[in-house]
Amino acid sequence: MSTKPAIYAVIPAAGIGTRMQADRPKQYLTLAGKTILEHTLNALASHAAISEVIVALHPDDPYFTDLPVAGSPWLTTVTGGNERADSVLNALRALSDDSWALVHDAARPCLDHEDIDRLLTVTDRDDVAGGILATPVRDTMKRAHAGQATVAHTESRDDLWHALTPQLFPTGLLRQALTDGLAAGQPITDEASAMELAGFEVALIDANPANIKITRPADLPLAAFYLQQQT
Ligand SMILES: Nc1ccn([C@@H]2O[C@H](COP(=O)(O)OP(=O)(O)OP(=O)(O)O)[C@@H](O)[C@H]2O)c(=O)n1
Ligand SMILES: C[C@](O)(CO)[C@H](O)COP(=O)(O)O
Repeated sequence: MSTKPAIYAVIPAAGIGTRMQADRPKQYLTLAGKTILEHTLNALASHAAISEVIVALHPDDPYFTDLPVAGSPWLTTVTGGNERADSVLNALRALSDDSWALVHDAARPCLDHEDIDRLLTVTDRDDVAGGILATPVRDTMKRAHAGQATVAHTESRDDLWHALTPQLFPTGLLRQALTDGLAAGQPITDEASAMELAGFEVALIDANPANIKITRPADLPLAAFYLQQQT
């Protein structure tokens, strides 16, 4: 009888939230009674398939240890890096090769269990190495003239998707792909970018658009609304 490999949640939470322009990194802003990071941790830790959660924190983070969740037995912290990909790689170094890493932005607190369930189906597929949550592009897409706010042309939106997180891959493959991609100086803005560069097939799993990334102040009331809908 074969046993299922362990699934570890990896949360890059070492960003400083430049675009949010708040008095602290956005993952420590409070929404619906909890910090954004606590909502994210709860969404992952409460899922039965996830064994443990690894959080990458900024080296000078003064906030995390004050959270009630700090010190939980299912939680490990590591030090993050200069870019998101460096933070993820530091967390992956704490995991065994034969596990799966489910990487999810701290800044996406509105994740629901149905989406995690749909993503986990990729572990049973032979046609892909892993997969990501994503939403099909809905608006008309414009390509601007380089560095300008004028339209060069309209791009076809056929087969265009927004990449969300979580993104789920075998830990050993993802660690190697990120290491190689970073060493080659490639832009690695998500885990799938590294896996694509390494030649792997990645599944797109149609996701709930409520799983927004909180980036700018205008995203906060929308995320608060989605969190209230979940309760
Ligand atoms: N060196 C970094 C940079 C980002 N992140 C994390 O990656 C996720 C997505 O990044 P983003 O939304 O860009 O967050 P920030 O980098 O904090 O925001 P900004 O780009 O506006 O500074 C966030 O959970 C952020 O904490 C990280 O762990 N390590
Ligand atoms: C990983 C990601 O959430 C996919 O949409 C996104 O790329 C991370 O945000 P960033 O602003 O690119 O760091």
